[in-house]
Amino acid sequence: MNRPAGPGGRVCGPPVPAPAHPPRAANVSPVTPLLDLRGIDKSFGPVQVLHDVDFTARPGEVTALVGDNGAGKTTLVKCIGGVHQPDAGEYRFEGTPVRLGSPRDAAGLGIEVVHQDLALCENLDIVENMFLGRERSNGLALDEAAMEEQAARTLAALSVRTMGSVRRRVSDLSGGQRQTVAIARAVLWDSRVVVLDEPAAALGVAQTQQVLELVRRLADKGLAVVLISHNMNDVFAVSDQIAALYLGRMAAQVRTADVTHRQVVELITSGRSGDLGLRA
Ligand SMILES: Nc1ncnc2c1ncn2[C@@H]1O[C@H](COP(=O)(O)OP(=O)(O)OP(=O)(O)O)[C@@H](O)[C@H]1O
Repeated sequence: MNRPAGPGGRVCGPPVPAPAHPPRAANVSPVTPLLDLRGIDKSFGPVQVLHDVDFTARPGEVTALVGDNGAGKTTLVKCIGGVHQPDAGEYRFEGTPVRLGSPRDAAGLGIEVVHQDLALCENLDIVENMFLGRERSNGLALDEAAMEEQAARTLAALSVRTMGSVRRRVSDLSGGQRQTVAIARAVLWDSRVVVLDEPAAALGVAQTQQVLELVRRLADKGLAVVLISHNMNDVFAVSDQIAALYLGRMAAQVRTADVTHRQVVELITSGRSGDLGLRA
């Protein structure tokens, strides 16, 4: 199969142009949501999947997005990431209404989504994967030294010390290390919002712990992190807020410290929690 290659002739999926980031707002209140979605509807043909959904994500916080299978988490994330366009509602980024026509538009704002399949290329090394489709060139040739240095710096900034050489092939990495490479790739581009779809789904106990620590560090660095998870222990371990979808409606978005496991399970399974007095 012939696939388009990056400037260096690397072959693995289509190249993605480097996003042009807009100037950052200088004095935004730390409590102002970076992402603020209001009244989002999304249908596929006659089937309405999202109904009047409100969702916010703030810088410096992990917002867990929870819900049963089919609740609409992926659909909402695809709206956040510019894959789907909402049929109705408002999407504000840093307080400004935006309309994202594609994932490229989202990347241009600094919104990166790490999908469950990670989209890594087994045959390439860590540096090649982190820069895939956005390679840095030095005239006609790839600037390998600069990419290697930036990849190593990004991993070091995330306090990742268990990776070994950045020239290891992805096929030689563990599941947790692969997840780490995918996350590091997402934050390499000055990202403001990182959405992680079940980053610990296939990991053992120790690797889950490492990935959750990494998720926390991303938020502590000031990113708005959105974490999709079915695992309540992970959600309570790492999140500041929990947004619970039930049958395509936002049952509640609450501060993690204000709810119990049982209340969140109730929100997920029935769309309401008697104790919270909330109803989807
Ligand atoms: N492109 C599409 N066309 C038609 N229906 C769709 C499409 N994408 C999603 N759906 C439907 O929307 C509903 C929500 O799906 P979605 O994948 O967003 O849920 P989810 O909460 O991510 O579920 P899971 O936890 O199982 O991944 C499902 O009933 C699904 O079948």
